[in-house]
Order: sequence, then C-alpha cells, then structure tokens
Amino acid sequence: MTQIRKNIAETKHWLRTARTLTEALPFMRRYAGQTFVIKYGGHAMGDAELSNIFAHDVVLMKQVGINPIIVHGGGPQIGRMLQRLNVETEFVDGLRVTSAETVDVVEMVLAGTINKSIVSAINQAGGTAIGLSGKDGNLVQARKLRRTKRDPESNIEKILDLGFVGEPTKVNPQVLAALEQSGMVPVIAPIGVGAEGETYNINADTVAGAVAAAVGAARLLMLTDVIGVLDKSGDLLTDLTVEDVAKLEADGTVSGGMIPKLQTCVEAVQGGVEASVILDGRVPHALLLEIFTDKGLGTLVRR
Ligand SMILES: Nc1ncnc2c1ncn2[C@@H]1O[C@H](COP(=O)(O)OP(=O)(O)O)[C@@H](O)[C@H]1O
Ligand SMILES: CC(=O)N[C@@H](CCC(=O)OP(=O)(O)O)C(=O)O
Repeated sequence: MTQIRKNIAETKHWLRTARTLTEALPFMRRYAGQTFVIKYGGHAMGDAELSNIFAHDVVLMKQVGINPIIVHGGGPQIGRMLQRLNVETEFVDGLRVTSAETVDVVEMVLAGTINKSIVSAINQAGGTAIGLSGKDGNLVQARKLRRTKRDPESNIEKILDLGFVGEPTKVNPQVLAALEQSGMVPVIAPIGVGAEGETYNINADTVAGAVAAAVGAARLLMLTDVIGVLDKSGDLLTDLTVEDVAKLEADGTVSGGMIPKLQTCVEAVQGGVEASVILDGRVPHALLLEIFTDKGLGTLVRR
C-alpha cells in the first residue's frame, strides 16, 4: 500500500513538473512508428476515473505516433454475469472451465459490454477505436486447449477437459495493419475462432502475448493489480531476463496468476517482442510513466 501511494504521488508530481516534456520527448521520438500491445484489465478497468485516464493516455500515445493495440480481460465481469444467470463457474490452473452455455455468456460480456465500453471511452477521449473479437477478420484463430496434469496419487498424466477454452494457433495481423493505416486503435476481446467457426474462450494475457509476437511489437505492457514482480522480501524487481524468470519460478518466488503472466512475457520476447513489462494499473497514467520516463514503472522482462 505504501509503495502504491508513493507511485501515485510520484506520477502526479511528474505530470506537473516542467521537466515532464523534456524527459518525454526523446522517448516519443524513439517510439514513433512502433507498436505497443497493452493488456488492459484488473482494477484499472473497473474504476471509472482510471478508465478515463487510460483512454486519454492511449489517445496521447496515438497522437505522438505510437501504434497502440489493446487486448482486454474481464474475468470478474464474466463472473458477475454468470452469477446473475445462476450458472456455476470453476477455475483450473487460473483458467475458467467453459461449457457451451458459459462460452455464450463469456462472448456476450467480453465482445459486447466490456469491448464497447473501452471503445467508447477512447472515442470520448478524442481517438478512433474499433472493437474486435478474435472472430473479426479471423484475427485470433484457435483450437481447443490441450492440457494435461499429473495426478499426484497415481502419478498418471491426465488430460484436462476445460470445454471451450482455447489456445491461439494463428493471429492474422492484416486486420491490425489496416486499422493502423487508417489511424484507428484496435480494441480486442480475447475470443478465438476455431476451424469450424466455433467460439473459444482464451485467457486475455495469452491473447495479448500472441498478438504482440504476431505484429512484432516493441513492447507488451501488462496492466495488473500489483506494482510488478516482487522478490522474496516484497521488493520490486525492475529488470528480469528470461533466465531470471526461470529461477524465480523454480525457487517459488512467483506463484499463482503471476506464473502464466510471466510465461506470456517470456514467450512474447522469445517470439520477437523487444521487451514485456508488468505494471501497476492502479497508478493513474501508469502507461505514460512506463513509456516516457527513464525509470519506468514496473518489471521489465527481456531476452
Ligand atoms: N512474486 C510475485 N510478485 C508479484 N505478484 C505475485 C508474485 N507471486 C504471486 N503473485 C500474485 O500474482 C497476482 C497477479 O496475477 P493475476 O491475479 O492473475 O493478475 P491479473 O488478474 O491482473 O491478470 C498478484 O496479485 C499476486 O497475488
Ligand atoms: C479461459 C479463461 O479463463 N478466460 C478468461 C477470459 C477473460 C480474462 O482473461 O480476463 P482477466 O484478464 O480479467 O483475467 C475468463 O473466462 O475469465
């Protein structure tokens, strides 16, 4: 809590000082023409003021010549809708087991309400956003996720059936290139389309990583609800290599949702993305602070 208060205070100060533009200008020049994929989720998405600030920051990025692509989540919102509809939901290894009934609700919430509210916020902030799901223009082609788990008692590898949970097989960057050329900001819901046209529910971090690799993004920025990756004493780790990440996983420093998040970061940099960053979406203007300051904000992962 102390660290986030400190970060918020520093951001407010940074935005008010005369050195803001002097510090930001070299970064604006450096990143002009480059693509930044932003995974948008967590608290940053649920809070009206933070959502508004996020939309303005995206528009500013676009205005200075960066090409932002947004991939959004919405797990908590899906959960609330399923509850209203009295549909039970269960997670295995952080992934929602998705029945045929559930996938309809997932698509409705992600590609409907959430996607359109982000599009609307960016347009209100002065940009031109276009909402897409992975079905539009065959953007995210997918297949049923193949996952196995070793049963600790019998030591037998079991196939997990998570229903309509998908994994990306191919991302079609043409759609995104066309939007970039027209000055538009793509906002992508993490829904994939199967070979038979079936709908897949895909973890939003996974889609963001796949999109970042497919477009050769300069950065994959993952907004979340922690200040970044913490070491065993709870201090922020600002820079990590792929080897460092493997060590942190092996010695148990990272656990839970941070494991797949870091895996996505690693896969993105191994897939050609220059660097992935996990940063605190609760900090107003987290994007600007990360992109346009020497210090950055969260944890940067590089090859
Ligand atoms: N070493 C670590 N540093 C930071 N967070 C960690 C670490 N190990 C585990 N975590 C957990 O990972 C969570 C982030 O993953 P997740 O909740 O899946 O994020 P999101 O919902 O934004 O996708 C943190 O809230 C924290 O509880
Ligand atoms: C398969 C799977 O679990 N899909 C996620 C998709 C949304 C998501 O990833 O949202 P967050 O980024 O907010 O967690 C789900 O159904 O919740």
